[in-house]
Formats: sequence, structure tokens, C-alpha cells
Amino acid sequence: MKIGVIGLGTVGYGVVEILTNEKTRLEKEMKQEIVIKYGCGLEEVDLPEEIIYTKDYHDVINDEEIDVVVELIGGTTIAKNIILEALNNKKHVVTANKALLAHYGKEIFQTAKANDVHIFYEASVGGGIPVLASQKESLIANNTKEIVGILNGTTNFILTLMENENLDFDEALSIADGLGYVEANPALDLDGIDAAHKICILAQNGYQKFVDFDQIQASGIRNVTKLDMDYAKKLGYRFKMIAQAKPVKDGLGIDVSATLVNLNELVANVMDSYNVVEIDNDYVNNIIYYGRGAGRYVTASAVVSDIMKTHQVERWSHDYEDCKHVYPISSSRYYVRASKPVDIPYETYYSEKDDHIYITEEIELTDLKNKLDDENAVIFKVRG
Ligand SMILES: NC(=O)C1=CN([C@@H]2O[C@H](COP(=O)(O)OP(=O)(O)OC[C@H]3O[C@@H](n4cnc5c(N)ncnc54)[C@H](OP(=O)(O)O)[C@@H]3O)[C@@H](O)[C@H]2O)C=CC1
Ligand SMILES: N[C@@H](CC=O)C(=O)O
Repeated sequence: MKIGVIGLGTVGYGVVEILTNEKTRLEKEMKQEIVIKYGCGLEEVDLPEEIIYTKDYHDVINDEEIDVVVELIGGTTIAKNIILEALNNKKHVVTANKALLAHYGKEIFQTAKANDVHIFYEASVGGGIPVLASQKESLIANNTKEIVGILNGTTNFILTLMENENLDFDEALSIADGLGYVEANPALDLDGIDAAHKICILAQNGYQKFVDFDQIQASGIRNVTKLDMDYAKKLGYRFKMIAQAKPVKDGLGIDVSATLVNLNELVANVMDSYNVVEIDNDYVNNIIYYGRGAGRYVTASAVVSDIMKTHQVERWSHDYEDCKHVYPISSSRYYVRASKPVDIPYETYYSEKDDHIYITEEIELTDLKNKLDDENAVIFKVRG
């Protein structure tokens, strides 16, 4: 097997390290030689001497000897060209690029099929957690009822540090960045877009439908304050950025939002950069995947497994229909902080200083907003 790794940053360099350190064991397992022929990056890094360094990805995708191209530069422009050109050159592709797959998955999967080559992308969801392989292989007997998860390590890490270390938002973000968790554009993490990319990929594979990413509504954690975190805790809840997908009417309900989760729920206790994915299935019922969702070796672990897979298994099928509609999931219980008492259906009421805190009964968001005579009221979803 001859591999070219394009992108030698956090994940790409980790892939080179793991493949180099584990070469003997992996070769024995795969019963073949495993060679990284190229490392491609914009700036030269320290590579083992047998690996050819190049700045130009064309060297990799046009080399007839290369059979696996590993795309780890991120983004949706050059990365898209790399992947489509590599597939059209009959190379297997491995990527961690969730943004690209959420936006252009259909075109990419169809190009792989047309060229009779594999594309694997386990690292794109949940870092090192083998959740996509489980969906495509181990859970294939089941129809998926619901997918719920914490899918972004950066925001979970920030929420954890804000709560446990009393750090402010920017301090926590800077630590997450130093640990290699944060996207090149941090807004993707903070505004829930990265989690939306991941729930889009999980929903596609779970419901065998291509989802139009632009129809997904996502919000992030920028509006979560220490004040609301403290009130949530007093009422027995913790803030988590929850991604959710389930069948709704003639399509799928998909949502990403900062949500108060009951402390008795397992999801509420997933801290640090850990991710969790709960998949409710019709035969095997609820299955929970838990592990680190971001970081060099965590992510590189999934990429290396996928590289091996290109030489092991049948191609994953992506013969999906288009999902007709994506709906927001707006019927929920809500946390409301208002500056005066309000007339809404509620389960719990708490008041401190000038704040009036409610946990509502299940209600449609528009009905709740209509009933609230307070434009400045703070509203978050509640779970559990
Ligand atoms: N970090 C993580 O924990 C995770 C990352 N991912 C995904 O993995 C992918 C890589 O992420 P990550 O390693 O963190 O990103 P980095 O920014 O650390 O690495 C990307 C590397 O690609 C290089 N690069 C950019 N353009 C080119 C090009 N045209 N040719 C060659 N190299 C290029 C960059 O160089 P330069 O810096 O000079 O621009 C950089 O070194 C992304 O899709 C990301 O979303 C997925 C799961 C977890
Ligand atoms: N920025 C992402 C990296 C992994 O996907 C995250 O924080 O989860």
C-alpha cells in the first residue's frame, strides 16, 4: 500500500507519526508493506527520510504508484479539488473533512462509486470514536430512531473550563486552541456549525438520505453566560451543545443548540473535549459511544484505521435518496430567564435578585415567544 498524506498539521503529522511507529504491527496485520511515499504541506516539517516532501498536492494525486490519498488540509475549496481529482485518478481517499462532506458528500460519494474506489471518513465525526463504522456495519440491521450527541470537543471543553475552573470564554478558547481542538476558523466550533456538519453526516448514514446542509439550523455557545450556567446548576441541569436528528413528517428534524441537560442524564456528565453519540435503534435499542472528539492522536487514530480499511472491506454504499425536508426541532421544554414574572406554562420556577427563571412544559418555540411579553428574555432548550 502506497500512501500520500496531504496536510501535515495537527492531524496529518499525527497520521505520519502513528503509521511510522506502528508500521511493523500494521504490516503484519495487513499482510503487506505499508509505505508513506509523500508528505505534502505548505511548509516543510521534520519527516522520516524515506518520505518525499512536496508542496504540490498534484505530485501525490498524479503519481501512479499511490493508491491511498489522505486529505487533511480542511476547508471546502482546494480540499474538494484534491479529493475529486484523486478519486477520478482511481485512488482511494481517506479524509477527516466534515465540512466538505456535509456540503459536497453526495458528489464525492458518487464520484468514488463511479471510479470504483473507496472513500472513508471516520475521523470526520467524533474524532477517534468509531461511530460511522458502527452505523454502516454493526448497526445495519436496525432502523435509526434518533441520534443525539455532543459532537464538538472545543465547545464542550470551553463549557467545562468555564464551569470547573471559573475561566472566562476567551481564556478557555485559547487553551482549547493550544491543544489542537479548534478549527482554523473558530466560528465553526463556537456557532455550532462544526457540530451541524457532523450531525448532517450521521443523519445521512443513519437515515440513508442525502441532507441539504443549508437547511440545517444551528446555534452555538456564544450566548451561554456564567449567570445562566449557575442558575442551570441550581435547578439540576448543565449546559451542553446538543446535536439531534430524528425522522419528522416527510423528512428529518435536525437541530444543534446550547441546551440545559438534566444532571441525571449521562450526556450531562460528558466533560472536557469528550464527545458522546447516542443512537436509538429499533432492534438493539439505545447504543452510546463515548470518547475524545478532537486532538492530534485521537483523530489520527481514526484516519489510520480508515487507511487500513481501504484494503480490507467492501466499499460502503452511499446509494441514498435525497431528504425532502429538514425541519428545526422546536417543540421542547425551555429554560427562560426573564426580568419580570411571565405567564407561560412551566414545571419549575425560581427567582433570585431580579431574575425569574422558568423550566417550561413542552411547547413550540414560536408559542413560547408569543406568550413571553419580554423581548430580552433568555431562552435555551432543556433535555431530560
Ligand atoms: N484537529 C482536530 O482535532 C480534528 C480535525 N479534523 C479535521 O481534520 C482536518 C485537518 O485538521 P487539522 O490537522 O486540525 O488542521 P491544521 O490547520 O492543523 O492542518 C492543516 C494543514 O494543511 C496545510 N495546508 C493547507 N493548504 C494546503 C495545501 N494546498 N497543500 C498542502 N497543505 C496544505 C496547512 O498549512 P498552513 O498551516 O501553512 O496553512 C496545515 O499545516 C480538517 O478537515 C479538520 O476539520 C477532524 C477531527 C478532529
Ligand atoms: N474542532 C473540532 C475538531 C474535531 O472535529 C472539535 O472541536 O470537535
